[in-house]
Amino acid sequence: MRIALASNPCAGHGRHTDAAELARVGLVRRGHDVLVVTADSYNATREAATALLEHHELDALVVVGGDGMVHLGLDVVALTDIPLGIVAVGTGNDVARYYGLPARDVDASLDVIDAALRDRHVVNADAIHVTRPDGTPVAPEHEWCMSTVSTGVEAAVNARANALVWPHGEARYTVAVFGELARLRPYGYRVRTDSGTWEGGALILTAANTRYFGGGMDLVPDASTTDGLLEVVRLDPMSRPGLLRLLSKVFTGAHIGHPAVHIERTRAVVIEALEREGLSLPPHPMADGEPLTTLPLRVEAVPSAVRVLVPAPAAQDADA
Ligand SMILES: Nc1ncnc2c1ncn2[C@@H]1O[C@H](COP(=O)(O)OP(=O)(O)OP(=O)(O)O)[C@@H](O)[C@H]1O
Repeated sequence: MRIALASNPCAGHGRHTDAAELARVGLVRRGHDVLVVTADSYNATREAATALLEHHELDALVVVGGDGMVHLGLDVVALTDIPLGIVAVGTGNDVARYYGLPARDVDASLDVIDAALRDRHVVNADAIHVTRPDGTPVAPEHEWCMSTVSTGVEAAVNARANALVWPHGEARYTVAVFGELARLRPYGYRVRTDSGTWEGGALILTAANTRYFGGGMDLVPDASTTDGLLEVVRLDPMSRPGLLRLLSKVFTGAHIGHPAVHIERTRAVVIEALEREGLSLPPHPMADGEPLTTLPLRVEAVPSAVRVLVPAPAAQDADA
């Protein structure tokens, strides 16, 4: 089969620079014809991959990197029939975690992709589409998101984690949490979902399509990419010790049921900043761990927007 291979040499803070070449060699060894996309920035990679898809008949796009590369790959193949394969060698790898895909193991990832292509193990997955509230497009490189659009302290933590040079791996999110605690304050929002409008102060406000965030936090255990819905998670303002206690439960999903945690299912949500005394303006939103654009935003679940190559059903714990 003919496969486009797009990689990010910066993923996992450059600790997997040989992953792209390993993936190319591994796909060729498995009998595939590989077209390699290499560029020195996110946008250049995205544009090169898009151009490749326009000019070649392809059986799949395989991305090598972290959740940011999945974000990029989704942007390229959204609303097409070309399936997306994931070789997860990033820092958080939350999309791979959701689909039960290997992480930081190129060969195991290629085995899954190869078998999925041959035996059609594909999830017709929902994706998140982002616009301004009136439907005006945002920057094309962030029009589609796979996992989450976050707009609260979790977005600030994500941005801080991206900027840290140490530690590597999931632990960087934990370090970033402590960095953000010192500045903790409630943010003001107006949130419009399918069931009505809410406004007030919150610490966390995320629209999720998949369940994990920040390198394994089980933020929305019931999130599904095949229900046509987003789960909007909102956390009421609370003290620093209270937040720390709650966050210690997020990795196992034990925060669900806490009275300060609100989760609402909706097809679309409009999030605006609310100016009110005692409430701060929300931080810069993040999408799949990448900086998005400023509020206000409308985010919507688009059913079956992308075909994701996944493990055989018996080996999976997601919703194939
Ligand atoms: N050539 C490139 N192609 C794609 N992205 C690039 C490139 N060079 C730098 N980047 C940047 O690398 C950053 C990290 O990307 P990626 O998400 O793949 O890895 P990660 O952050 O280590 O993993 P995770 O998102 O799972 O935590 C992104 O913000 C992206 O903009």
